[in-house]
Amino acid sequence: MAEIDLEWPKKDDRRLLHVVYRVGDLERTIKFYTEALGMNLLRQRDVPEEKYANAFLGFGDEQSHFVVELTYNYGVTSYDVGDGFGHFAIATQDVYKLVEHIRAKGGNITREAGPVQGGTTVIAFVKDPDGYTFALVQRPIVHDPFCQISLRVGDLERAIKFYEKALGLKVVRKVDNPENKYTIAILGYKEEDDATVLELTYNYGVTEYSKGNCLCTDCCWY
Ligand SMILES: C[C@@H](O)C(=O)SC[C@H](NC(=O)CC[C@H](N)C(=O)O)C(=O)NCC(=O)O
Ligand SMILES: [Zn+2]
Repeated sequence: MAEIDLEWPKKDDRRLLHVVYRVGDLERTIKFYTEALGMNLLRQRDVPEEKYANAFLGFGDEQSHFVVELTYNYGVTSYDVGDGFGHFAIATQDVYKLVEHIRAKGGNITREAGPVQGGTTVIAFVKDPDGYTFALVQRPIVHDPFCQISLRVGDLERAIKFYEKALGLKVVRKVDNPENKYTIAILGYKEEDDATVLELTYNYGVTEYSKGNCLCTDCCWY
C-alpha cells in the first residue's frame, strides 16, 4: 500500500475560496451587493437546462479575493436562512459612514453602528434582501474586505476538530465571553488580517441549530 504523505497538507498553500448560497431574486441581490455593499459583479451565468442561474461577486478578482456564489433556482423566491448561519463580515474603515450609505440605498440596518457588546470594535449589522446578515466591522485597510464567515455550532471543540483535521484550518483566536454566554473560535489558513476566516460561535447550552438554506463554504487551494 502506498505510503501516505502526512507532511503534504502542512505544506499545501490553501485559502477559503467562496461561499455558495441560494437567493430568491438574483438581480435584486446583485443590485444590493454592488450598490450598497460595494462588491463587484465578477461573473454571471444562466443554466436553463437545469433551471438555475448563478452569479459571483466579491471585492476583487477571484484569484486573490474571497467571493460569494449566489444561486437562483427558477421559480424559488425565498429560503429559510436558518439560525445556524450567523453572519458574513465586511471590514471597513468607517462603519458609521457605510451604515448611512447602505441606509440611503434602502438597506435594512438591524443593529446600529457602535462598539461591540463587551468590547471596543465598532460594528453594525445589515440584512440583505433574503435575510442573510452582514456584520460591518471597523478595521484598518485590509487586503480583502470580505473578512469573515460566521456560523453557530452546537459543540465548539467538535467543530474545531473537524475544521482542523478535515480542512487543515488553524485556530487563530479563541475568545470566551461569559457575560454574554458565548465562546467564539476564529479559524483560518492565515492570520485574520491576511485572509478571510471562519468564525464559529458557541452559545452556552445550545447544542443544535436549524440548517436552513444549508450554507456551504468551499475551501480550495491553489
Ligand atoms: C464583530 C463580528 O464579527 C461579530 O462576531 S459580532 C460579536 C457578537 N457575537 C455574539 O454575540 C455571538 C453570540 C450571539 N448570541 C449569536 O449567536 O450571534 C455580537 O453579535 N454582538 C452583538 C452586539 O450588539 O455587539
Ligand atoms: Zn463575527
